[in-house]
Amino acid sequence: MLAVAEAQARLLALAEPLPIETVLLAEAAGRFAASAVAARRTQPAADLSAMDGYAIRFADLPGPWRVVGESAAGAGLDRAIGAGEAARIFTGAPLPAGADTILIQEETSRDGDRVSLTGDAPARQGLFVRPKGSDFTDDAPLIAPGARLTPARIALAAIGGHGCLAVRRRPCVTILATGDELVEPGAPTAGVMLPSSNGPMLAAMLGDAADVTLHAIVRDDLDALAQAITEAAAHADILVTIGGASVGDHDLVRPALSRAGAELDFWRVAMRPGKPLMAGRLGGTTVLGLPGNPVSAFVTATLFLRPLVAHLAGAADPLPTTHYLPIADTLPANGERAAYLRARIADGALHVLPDQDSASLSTLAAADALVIRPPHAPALPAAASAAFLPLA
Ligand SMILES: Nc1nc2c(c(=O)[nH]1)N[C@H]1C(S)=C(S)[C@@H](COP(=O)(O)OP(=O)(O)OC[C@H]3O[C@@H](n4cnc5c(N)ncnc54)[C@H](O)[C@@H]3O)O[C@H]1N2
Ligand code: MOO
Repeated sequence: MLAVAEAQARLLALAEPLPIETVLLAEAAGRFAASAVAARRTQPAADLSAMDGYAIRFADLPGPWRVVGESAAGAGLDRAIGAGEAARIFTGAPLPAGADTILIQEETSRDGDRVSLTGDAPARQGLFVRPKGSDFTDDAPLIAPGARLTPARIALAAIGGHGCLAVRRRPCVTILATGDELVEPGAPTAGVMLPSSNGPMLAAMLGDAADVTLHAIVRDDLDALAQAITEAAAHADILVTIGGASVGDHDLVRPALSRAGAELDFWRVAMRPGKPLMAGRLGGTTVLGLPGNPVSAFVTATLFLRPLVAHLAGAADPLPTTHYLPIADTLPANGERAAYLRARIADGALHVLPDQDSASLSTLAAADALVIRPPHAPALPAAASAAFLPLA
């Protein structure tokens, strides 16, 4: 059995990031910068006031001053401030030449063209002035290649003078659930039939990171499965199968992949849940076979599917980030497989939930975190720091 990190590395090595396209900023959310983004302007473009008030020379304190004009955002004042002079100024407006400090209007009183200090004087020269280029200067690096385009980075690109950005094409992912016991979500469940909960769960986990197609459920029939895999792979960058990954007589995904001509790279990873995970290539498509147990599918999608999608989309760091918090109660020593335990975060600690059955969706839905227990980890005493993945 492969270690989790080794299996992740092998999976990501199966496929290259997708071709580059240019998208409007409004469509860039959640994607990754395909190249470095540099500033096309200086921000602020001039010394600006950070407050509504009066622009003065610090040397003229404590005033009073004669107001000689006004500077508003987007306009400015076409003359310099001399000794004893002030300009009425508003937030975001350019500082007139000669002025160096802002008096906020709450600390002043105005009488005609005369303004005097009635409250606290500015404590230093330059107070409430945003100097030119204090955010960034022209040509400064703003976004590193492979960085996720978060709302803040999209704003940074916009203020840096960009209307669109180079990103990788969004991966097309087809999700194909297999099993004679499955019906589509919402359909009647006669006898021992059950709804395919994994399809909508995985689609939700990918969100807008991928163009997701949910394939119709495929029966446990080798020919039907091989044919469905062949057809689905022709239209997908990533084909995800669910179920049929283990060793039972009805676990047909491996033989069906082989019949379809896929090359399997690995099968079985030293993790719990999620052991029967498999990955390979079929033509230009990366195939990821997830185990059918709902929690196994969730955990393997967290550790493998989402990183694979991010890798194809050009992420520099596609793997999930590990966080740390104290554990509320002692955890026993772990076995040979890395364990991912559903836990709640309360009072700044991780509370591992009692039912860790890999079919228990109610425990999964109650969890905020997956506590990571490395292979052969010794017992962890209460209050010790534990690694976890937060669940969104
Ligand atoms: N003798 C062994 N039996 C099993 C082993 C093993 O090593 N030896 N591994 C176990 C592990 S670990 C897992 S995980 C499961 C994986 O099984 P499969 O991937 O073959 O999945 P199925 O057998 O098709 O289904 C398992 C379980 O999940 C339910 N399921 C399947 N698809 C869905 C879906 N789309 N939505 C909701 N639920 C689904 C299915 O009904 C089964 O209950 O194998 C163990 N067995
Ligand atoms: O490892 Mo399976 O994934 O027991 O649930």
